[in-house]
Amino acid sequence: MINTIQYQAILDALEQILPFTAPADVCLSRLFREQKRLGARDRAVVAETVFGLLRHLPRLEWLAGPYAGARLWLLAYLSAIEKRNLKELAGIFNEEQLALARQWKATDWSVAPLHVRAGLPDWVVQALQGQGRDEESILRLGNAMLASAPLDLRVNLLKARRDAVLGALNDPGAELKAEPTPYSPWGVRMAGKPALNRHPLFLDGSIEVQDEGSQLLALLTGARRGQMVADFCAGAGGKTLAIGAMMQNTGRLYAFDISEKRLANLKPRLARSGLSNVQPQLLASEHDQKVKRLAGKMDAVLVDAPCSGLGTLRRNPDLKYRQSAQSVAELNAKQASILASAARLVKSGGRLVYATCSILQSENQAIVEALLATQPEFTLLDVRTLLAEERVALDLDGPLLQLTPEQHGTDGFFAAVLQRN
Ligand SMILES: C[S@@+](CC[C@H](N)C(=O)[O-])C[C@H]1O[C@@H](n2cnc3c(N)ncnc32)[C@H](O)[C@@H]1O
Repeated sequence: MINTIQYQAILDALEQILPFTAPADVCLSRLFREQKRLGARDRAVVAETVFGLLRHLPRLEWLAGPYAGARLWLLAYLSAIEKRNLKELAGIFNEEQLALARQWKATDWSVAPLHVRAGLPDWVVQALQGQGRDEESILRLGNAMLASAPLDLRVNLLKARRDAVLGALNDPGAELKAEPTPYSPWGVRMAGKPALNRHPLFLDGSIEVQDEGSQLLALLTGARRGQMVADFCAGAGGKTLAIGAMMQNTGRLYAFDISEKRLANLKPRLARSGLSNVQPQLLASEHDQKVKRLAGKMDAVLVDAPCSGLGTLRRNPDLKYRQSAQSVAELNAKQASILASAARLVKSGGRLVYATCSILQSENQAIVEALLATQPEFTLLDVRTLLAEERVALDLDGPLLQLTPEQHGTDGFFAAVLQRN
């Protein structure tokens, strides 16, 4: 049951989010800071409803019209998707609106176009069809992307063992439930979404929040003690921290990025992690002199490229509207340029890992194929062999890592591993 305070806050939030000029989670945090009268329960209802609506927006647009606006889309969401009792809605919607809700409740989705049934933008469905996905597989992927993502943690092996962390988290007094993730040797999956940012294991750096798929991308660098490694698009360092722990805090790990703000966010995480082998370095661009000076010196380079993020729709459903075919084309040019530049860092025999959280081949295979075509000194390694070496049992169809929520329970990720001969 949504009360009038929550209802008004939902509409306020949608008003800020629906122009899609800023990420939905940023808009929502700002609203919660401004509207102090909202308690924890109100905030939970508002966030759940707003994110639910954003997940299903392609369906709501089809039902209520592309310009229906926040109020009618909310009504369509509550009636057609959530199947709320109309009596419950009577307090907040008028008679005319309730008549629409009655119709929408009985929607026959089978007559809707594929992209509506899949809950995806039409241009994404067209791209997926272009890369050989049939209707059934698009529906499976789209529907898996409509769920909310689980909360995964990575255990920092410098500070704790996974079984000890599981034991502490599952302590009956703690009211938490945790289990090992199926693939990552460091992963823990929580039941529900408990806030862990004040948990002693978080504060002492034993755990970090990180999707299991992200952990596997770091694992593919094969980083070892004493090596020279670069995380080329380190951002706030999710994968940097995992790689640093793989190197057991020895050797040297460069964390490059062009965003000062993101690198600043890496600092407190580094402090908690206990790592002292990481060197954050701000780049002006992928062609920065700092990169040139390190040419041919790295045992491994990870390029976790800026991408559409379409693999993370469970967490960021607004990306369906914040990305477009044109923005992806612009990203493709950037991705190719970053990969070509980062490739120069790799020494003979060293590894180059190209990764994204996208499900589009234009951001994934196409970028890797272009590099292989222009730089024949690189060859593609088989990810299945590399994962087996790390004792990760994961069924894959080919030499590339492609993770999807419907198959693996992770976000959508891609990785290819190349070696300089
Ligand atoms: C997918 S995010 C990285 C996420 C990060 N690796 C993690 O695990 O938390 C991509 C990053 O690439 C950075 N980036 C964008 N253009 C870049 C460039 N030309 N050179 C290096 N980094 C770049 C962005 O600032 C962003 O932090």
